[in-house]
Amino acid sequence: MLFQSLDDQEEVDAVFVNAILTAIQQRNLERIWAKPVLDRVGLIIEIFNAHAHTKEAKLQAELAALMYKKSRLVRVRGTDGSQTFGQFGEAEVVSARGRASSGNGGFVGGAGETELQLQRRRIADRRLRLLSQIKEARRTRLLHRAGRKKREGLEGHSSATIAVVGYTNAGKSTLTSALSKTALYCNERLFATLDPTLKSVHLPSGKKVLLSDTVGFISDLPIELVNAFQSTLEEVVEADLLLHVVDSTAPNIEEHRSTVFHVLNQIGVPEEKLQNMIEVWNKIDYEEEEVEDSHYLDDGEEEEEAELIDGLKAEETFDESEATLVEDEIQNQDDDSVEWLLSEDENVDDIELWKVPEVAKVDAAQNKGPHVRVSALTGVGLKELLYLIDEKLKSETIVERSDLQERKWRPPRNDDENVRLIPLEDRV
Ligand SMILES: Nc1nc2c(ncn2[C@@H]2O[C@H](COP(=O)(O)OP(=O)(O)OP(=O)(O)O)[C@@H](O)[C@H]2O)c(=O)[nH]1
Ligand SMILES: [Mg+2]
Repeated sequence: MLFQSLDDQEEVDAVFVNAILTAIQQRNLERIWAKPVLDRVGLIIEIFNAHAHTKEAKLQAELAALMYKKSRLVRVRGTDGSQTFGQFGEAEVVSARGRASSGNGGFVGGAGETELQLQRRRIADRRLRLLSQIKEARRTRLLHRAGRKKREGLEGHSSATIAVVGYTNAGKSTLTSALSKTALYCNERLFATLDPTLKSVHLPSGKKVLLSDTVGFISDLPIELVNAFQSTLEEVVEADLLLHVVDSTAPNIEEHRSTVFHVLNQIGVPEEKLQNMIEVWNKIDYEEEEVEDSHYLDDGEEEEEAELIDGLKAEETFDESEATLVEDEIQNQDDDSVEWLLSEDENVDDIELWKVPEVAKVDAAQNKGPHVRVSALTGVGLKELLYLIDEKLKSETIVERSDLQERKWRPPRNDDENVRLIPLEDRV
């Protein structure tokens, strides 16, 4: 269906399908099209990998890839034999059962099964190793954080932390950067930010806060993938206040909002913190213009698929140095890293997707924004946003001081409800 609209199939290097494919679907499509097929999760993992900069993020991205590939039948081999996809090599489809039967004429057992067990063990070993490395990297980060808090304590002040969350491409980095007047890494590419980045900002009250830019969320992610980033998302759970940046130009804004709420619920953000979250509608400067590039992965129309494939190609040529880095990374992996990955079952099609929490947690409808409308690009509304942050934090100050040891967020006291927020229009 897709190829019929393309003049020359030869020019297609790989096919991206904007859905989550089962292992069998992916294999069948690759057979029919004779091209590597990448599904939504596969693509996201590729992007995660390319954009991970710190050691912790790289480890987390590798873990996510490992967990995803564990559920795949497809083994992917680079030109040099290393595990990869697309740009460095080509995908080869192997079924453990198929191999066993082609070798022995039988259905089960034999060499195929033994190799499968070996692969499973390798994956399990690698996973444990990654988990322990992630734990170590996390420990280092926590030590740094504790050191920072201690220094601040000695200096007689402690900064509240604010995590900037939102769907991918909402403008979190641009907003964080605009607020802190520091050039963070902003980019049109999806998931430009994988590492939490702390920037200090002075509020109108003079109070200093730390803004933490975080990884973008996206809908329909397998739970394992987000679990792999748990450590990064920890910044979000522990923040004193959350800013939810929403791209007000996104066609499916409600879906983006609810995805963000689901993710926040899922990673254990306390309900009170969700209720207190500031919803910032960004890109208000962007009105009449046509959306030229498709940044969104959730519209399933064919022409968008074609655009995304273009994007995939562009990604290959876009930043060769980054690609080389990733390749080096892969080549430098230990020998027992995941070179051949096979799933244990051909019928794996039960990837666990985000589930709407059964308990009535705070959802997108309960916390209906926008609380403030801004343009991170032109600076409109930023002043109002800073005032709003100041107000929100003021109502929590007493709680925060009395609870320094535990460093857990507590709901504002009843008295605080009487603290009236100054209407935005009166503030300027
Ligand atoms: N018109 C307009 N574009 C904006 C605004 N804020 C951000 N953008 C653009 O939106 C794109 C994404 O911005 P980022 O700040 O990288 O988005 P992000 O939410 O950090 O994305 P990830 O880190 O990838 O999840 C970039 O092309 C920005 O220039 C805005 O206020 N107006
Ligand atoms: Mg970003």
